[in-house]
Amino acid sequence: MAVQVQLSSLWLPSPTVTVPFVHCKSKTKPSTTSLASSASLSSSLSSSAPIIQTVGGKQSSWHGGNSNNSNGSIEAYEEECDWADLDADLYYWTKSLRPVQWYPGHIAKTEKELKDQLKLMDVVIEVRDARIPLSTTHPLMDQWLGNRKRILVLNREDMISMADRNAWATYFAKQGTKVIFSNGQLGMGTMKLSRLAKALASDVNVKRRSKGLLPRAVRAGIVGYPNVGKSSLINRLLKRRMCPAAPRPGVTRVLKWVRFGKDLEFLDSPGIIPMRISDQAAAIKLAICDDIGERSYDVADVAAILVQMLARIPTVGITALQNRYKIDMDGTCGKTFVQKLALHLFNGDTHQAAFRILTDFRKGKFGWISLERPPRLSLTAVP
Ligand SMILES: Nc1nc2c(ncn2[C@@H]2O[C@H](COP(=O)(O)OP(=O)(O)OP(=O)(O)O)[C@@H](O)[C@H]2O)c(=O)[nH]1
Repeated sequence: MAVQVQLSSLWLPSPTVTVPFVHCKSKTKPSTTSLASSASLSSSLSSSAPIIQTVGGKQSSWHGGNSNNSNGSIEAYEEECDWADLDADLYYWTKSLRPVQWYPGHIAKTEKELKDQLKLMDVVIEVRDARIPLSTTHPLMDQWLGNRKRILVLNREDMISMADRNAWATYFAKQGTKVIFSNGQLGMGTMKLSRLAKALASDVNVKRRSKGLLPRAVRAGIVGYPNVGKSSLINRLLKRRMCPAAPRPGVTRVLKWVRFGKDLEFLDSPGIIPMRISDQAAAIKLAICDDIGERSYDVADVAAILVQMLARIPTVGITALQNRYKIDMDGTCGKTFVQKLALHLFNGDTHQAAFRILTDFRKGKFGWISLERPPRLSLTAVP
């Protein structure tokens, strides 16, 4: 894939820096990005924010989450490289970890049923988590849907920045994909969604009338990964709590039809996730965003990786992490940071410390941050 070609030139150890920005366990992994050595890092901490150096001594060119650099400028290009750089590092950080896999019984049970029901749909609404739209793309969805009419919803729009939103809107517009940004908690985007579903499926009743049949309600199936907000969207639209929704994955366990007015019906479905997640970087992002069952991952490992990611995201950075928890991030290892936080606040309980970091991220304590940016369209196949 072209992105790999682009990255391969970056997978070089820094000629000048020896402390890699990687997960602590692995000492041999290559890293695309490294920090100043521990000594220079700690001395720089006392005076100013630490400087993240990228391969070849190039300064980090991140521009922050509020910039909108999808304009083809050098800055935009460099920012894209930084995201690709982080993705590459994430890949190596996750390699040494126990694989994250989650396929509870109710998903296995309802997956087949859902596939059968999808054949009856006039339109399918695929909901993804706006923070990680790529990692919440089911690899078999295209195969299941064929050329069925489809609407893509990026839910949790309140949890990303305007720059993130614009970047994804541009990305999907370039592909001609209809995308709606929504907020399942407050209901934003739901009316637009119902209008679009009806409009896309309007030919159903035209065909029925031409055959002398009575019109029927349009059938819209709502599908997507666990905890992305499918049930909440339906509840908001109906202004009633018709479908179970709660802040944890795997709450919806059975398929359920609900009626919206006289001409639209929704199918709420349990979150569906692949039986085997081959992309472990995606699996870690699912864990960070609470889109996968907590039993499937080690909270301390996931928090450590989140720390390393946040340290690299310019709107957060090392300084914000240090300020929030009042501990130094000496060295560059997320695991050490979690352990220090455990000693500092939780009597050495690493699990609690890790959980605090994850919860803070999920509550937006570091700002609303997307963990993915669109890949370059010309380089990467679109999922
Ligand atoms: N901040 C925010 N929270 C949301 C949004 N949409 C849903 N939520 C919350 O996310 C949690 C999960 O929502 P659900 O509607 O249960 O998600 P689901 O996709 O049906 O989950 P499964 O049952 O696992 O399939 C709930 O606590 C919702 O209140 C949103 O747009 N923004």
